[in-house]
Amino acid sequence: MAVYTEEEVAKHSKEGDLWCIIDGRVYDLSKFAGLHPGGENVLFAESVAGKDATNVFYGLHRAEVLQRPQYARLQIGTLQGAESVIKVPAPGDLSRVPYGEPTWLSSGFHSPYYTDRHRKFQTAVRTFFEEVVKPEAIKCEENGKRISQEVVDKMSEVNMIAMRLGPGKHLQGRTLLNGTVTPEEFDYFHELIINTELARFGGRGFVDGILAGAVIGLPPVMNFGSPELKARVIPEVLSGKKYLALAITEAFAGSDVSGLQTTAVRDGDFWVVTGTKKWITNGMFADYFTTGCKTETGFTVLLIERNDSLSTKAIKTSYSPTAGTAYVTFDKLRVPIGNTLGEVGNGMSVILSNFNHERWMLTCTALSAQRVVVEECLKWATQRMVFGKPLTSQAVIRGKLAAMISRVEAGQNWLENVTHQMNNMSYAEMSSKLAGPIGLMKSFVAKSGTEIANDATQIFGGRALTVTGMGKVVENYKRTSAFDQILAGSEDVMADLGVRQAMKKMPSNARL
Ligand code: HEM
Repeated sequence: MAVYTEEEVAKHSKEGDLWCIIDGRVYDLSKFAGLHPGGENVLFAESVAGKDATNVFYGLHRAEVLQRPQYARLQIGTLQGAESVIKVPAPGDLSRVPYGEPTWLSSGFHSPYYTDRHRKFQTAVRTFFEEVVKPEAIKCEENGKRISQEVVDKMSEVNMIAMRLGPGKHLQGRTLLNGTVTPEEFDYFHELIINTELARFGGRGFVDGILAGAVIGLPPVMNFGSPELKARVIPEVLSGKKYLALAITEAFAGSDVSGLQTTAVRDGDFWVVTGTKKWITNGMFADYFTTGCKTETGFTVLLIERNDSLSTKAIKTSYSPTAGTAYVTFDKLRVPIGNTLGEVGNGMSVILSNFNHERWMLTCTALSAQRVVVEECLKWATQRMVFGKPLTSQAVIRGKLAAMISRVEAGQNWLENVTHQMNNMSYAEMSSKLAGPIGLMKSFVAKSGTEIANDATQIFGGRALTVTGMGKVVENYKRTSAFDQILAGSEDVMADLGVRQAMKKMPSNARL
């Protein structure tokens, strides 16, 4: 690339011949000026045309703008004697912003939970997500389309879909992320790492669009399906050839599962299912639905395959349609008896056994998104100048940052402690001991999310109200943080569950 002096650049400062300098690089904006989303005339300002526009540029654009190929090619050279100082992280890089990473990934800090193998795995997962999934996440979040088969195939090639289901038998014999971790050593911290990395792209709809339905809907098949059903369905879903959704909630009943109205009536070797389901994540593109039904002797869970008697209609939610949220209708749909999951009438225990893992997963992704918001705020408050000083010079802004950081760090430490328990408890112990703590933790992290969203919105001001531009991550988070409050059990119900579980365990002879 050519090297120019400041004097040479200064000669190009008029319509049809317009250059400027941004971060030691020289850009020719002559043809682009008329197409500039911020208007043409701002580029002819005396402080911009033919000058070093670095500060004004970064005050108005995210660094990623200059990485987009259509804008990167406007660069014609570099400035003599100048070096590019603004660093955009390469795929796999760790953030250098304080609190941009949990302590275990921060230089000079220690953790009792993670080994160097976890660190190696984290680097591989981040690189994979940033190279393969992030471009898709940005596209899908914007255009609302479902995740492409091409990206799903790439995820299944490295067994990412299988790893999202956590440690267990389903990993046996698989090569995980090119051998970065063995099936035997894969633990809940590996899964936590995956959940953390996939929630870093600033789009809540895509976090669910990246096959969350299978993560919450396949375990009942794995744990309660017949051997034939498992042999057929599990490989199809883990290889990304078929999609699966969990279909429990209805317009009639949400967290109060006992109020469900979808019925399954026995007819010979079939169930005949009639009813509707609402808010079904990935339902728009699911081939299978793990469905809660009312049967004669109680609640029963069936694996229902999409056919002509099943229809799905998109529900417009406040996050991106890439999540595939659906209203599902079963119209006298015939389901083979062999698709029953667990015992007839014992569906409640099938569903309950799933909840801890789902709530834990949601806590992981919620916290990760919150950490990204904290990083956005730290960067913005440092670079944004108001009345000649950075935003961080205001005590009220520092107070907000302190509160945000504290909430994320508190949540992270709690999550890591619970994850450590999961690694060291049997399934039965997890069920009896962790439902309460996980409920309380999810409730706390969701509530923190609302507070973080509010503080971040104040810090970003008007920028937090636009879907594109500087505040787009904060805007998305503010608009969608309620999903973390509601999905997998609403905030207040979770808090109450935690306390009720504690009360059950209160010793009868405890006195002040
Ligand atoms: C290589 C040079 C530039 C490129 C590729 C570029 C590109 C863009 C893009 C894509 C946007 C839409 C918002 C976004 O996606 O962030 C935008 C908005 C804008 N740009 Fe530029 N721009 C350049 C230089 C400049 C410069 C030097 C100025 C200096 C005044 C400027 C002022 C603005 C303004 C005022 C907006 C509207 C911001 C808003 O709505 O908040 N741009 N630009």
